[in-house]
Amino acid sequence: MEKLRLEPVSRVNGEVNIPGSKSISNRALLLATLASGETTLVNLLDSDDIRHMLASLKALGVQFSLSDDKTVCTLQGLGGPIVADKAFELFLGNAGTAMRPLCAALTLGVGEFTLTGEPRMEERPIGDLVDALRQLGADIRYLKNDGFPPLTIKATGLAGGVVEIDGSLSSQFLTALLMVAPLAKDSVTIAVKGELVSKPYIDITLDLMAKFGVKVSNDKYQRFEIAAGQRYVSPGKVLVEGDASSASYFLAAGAIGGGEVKVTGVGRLAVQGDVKFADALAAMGADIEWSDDYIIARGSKLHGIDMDMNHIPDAAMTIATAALFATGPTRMSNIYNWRIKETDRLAAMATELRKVGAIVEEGHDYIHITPPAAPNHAEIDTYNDHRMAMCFSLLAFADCGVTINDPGCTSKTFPDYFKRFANLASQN
Ligand SMILES: O=C(O)C1=C[C@@H](OP(=O)(O)O)[C@@H](O)[C@H](O)C1
Ligand SMILES: C=C(OP(=O)(O)O)C(=O)O
Repeated sequence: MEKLRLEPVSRVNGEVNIPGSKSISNRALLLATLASGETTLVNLLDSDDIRHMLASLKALGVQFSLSDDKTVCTLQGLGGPIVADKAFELFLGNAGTAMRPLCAALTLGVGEFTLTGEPRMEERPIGDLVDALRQLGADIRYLKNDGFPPLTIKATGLAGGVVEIDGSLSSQFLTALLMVAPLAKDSVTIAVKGELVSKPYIDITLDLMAKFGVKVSNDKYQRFEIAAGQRYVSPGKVLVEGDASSASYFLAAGAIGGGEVKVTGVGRLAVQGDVKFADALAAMGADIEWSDDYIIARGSKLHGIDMDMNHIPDAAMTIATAALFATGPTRMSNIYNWRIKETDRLAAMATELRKVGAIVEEGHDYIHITPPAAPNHAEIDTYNDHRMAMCFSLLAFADCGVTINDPGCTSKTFPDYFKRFANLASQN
C-alpha cells in the first residue's frame, strides 16, 4: 500500500481553483441524457464517481464527447427514457450519486439492467428508494441482500400517483425519485416520511431540474408535486460549480495555516449546501471573506464549537480535523448517516483522531473531540474513503506532520488532491 508522508507546513498563502462539483456533474449528466437536445457541460469533474456515470451512459448507447482534459462534455440527449434491446450490467464503483439516480432512471424506459458496485456499495442501503419505485410499479430484484445492491431492474416505465419515501437515511433517494418523477405516466406526488437528512442536496436537484425546464412544487421538503406531461429540455450549456466539499480542505488550511487561502469556483452564489462549511469555520473563529464566486479563509485563533452538522455531512469531516487546532472541545451532532457512506465514518474518524492524541467520544449520531495539547505523528488509515485522506492532510499544519495511508483513494472525487495540497503548501 502506498503511504504519503506530509512534512510539517508552518504557513500557507495562495489560491486554489476547485474542480467541478461531483453532485452537480452526475445530476447534470443524467438529466442531459433524459433531455431533448444537445448539452455542453463545462467544468465537469474528472474523477472515479463521474467516470462510473459516463461509462454506464456510454454502455447504454448515449452519445457524448469529452475534451482532452475531460472537463467539457457535449452530450446528445435521448429526449426521454433509456430504451435497451439487450440486458446490461453496469458497475458503479462506490458512487452513490450514480447508483441511486441511475436505479431510478432506468426504471423509466424499457430493458433489463443489473447494477453492481464495489464491496462497500453492497453495504450501502438503497431499500427506501426501491420501496418508493415499487409503489410506482417498478420491478426491481435484489441479487444478494434485501435493501442493498447489486440489483436487477426489469423496466417497463413508471406509473404516477402518490408515493411515500423515507428520507431519514439519505437524501439521494429523494433526489433520484424527484429526477424521474416528470417522466412517469401520470403526475407524481411525493410524501417524505421521517426526518429528511442532508436537505441542501435537494436544492441542488431542484435547481438542475429547473435548469432543464421541469417545475416541481415543494411544500416544506415534506411534499413535492410534479405535474405529468413535463419533459426535460437541454438548456444548451451547464456550468458546473466548483465542488464545495472539496473546497473545505483548502479553506480549513487557510484558517489553520496562519496565512490566507482563496478558493475560486465556488462562493456566495453556489447552489451547494456545503458552502455553509465556511460559516462553521467562521463560528470556530476563522476570518472568512465571501464573494459571489470565491471564498477566502484567513488564519486566526480557532475555538471549538457545538453544532448540528446534518446540513453539511461531507464537509463536516473537515471540521472534525480542524477541531485538532482549536482550543476547547468540538461537538458535532446529527450525523448518523456518516455511518453508511464510504466507510463507517464515525468509527473511522474516532479511531484516527485518537491516534494523533485527541480524546474522542463517539455516539450513535455524534462525535465529541477534545484536541490534544499537541498532536503526535501517526499513520492515518483511510478506509478507502477519499474524505478521510483529505481531511487528515490538515495534520500537516501540526509540528509532527502526518502520514496518509493509501492517498490514491482521493480519486473518488479529487484525483490530484495531494498535488494541489503540496502546491499550496509550497506557497508561503
Ligand atoms: O446528493 C448528493 O449529491 C449527495 C448527498 C449526500 O448524501 P446523503 O444524502 O446520503 O447524506 C452527500 O453525502 C453525498 O456525497 C452527495
Ligand atoms: C458520501 C459521499 O459519496 P456518495 O456520493 O457516494 O454518497 C461523499 O462523497 O462523501
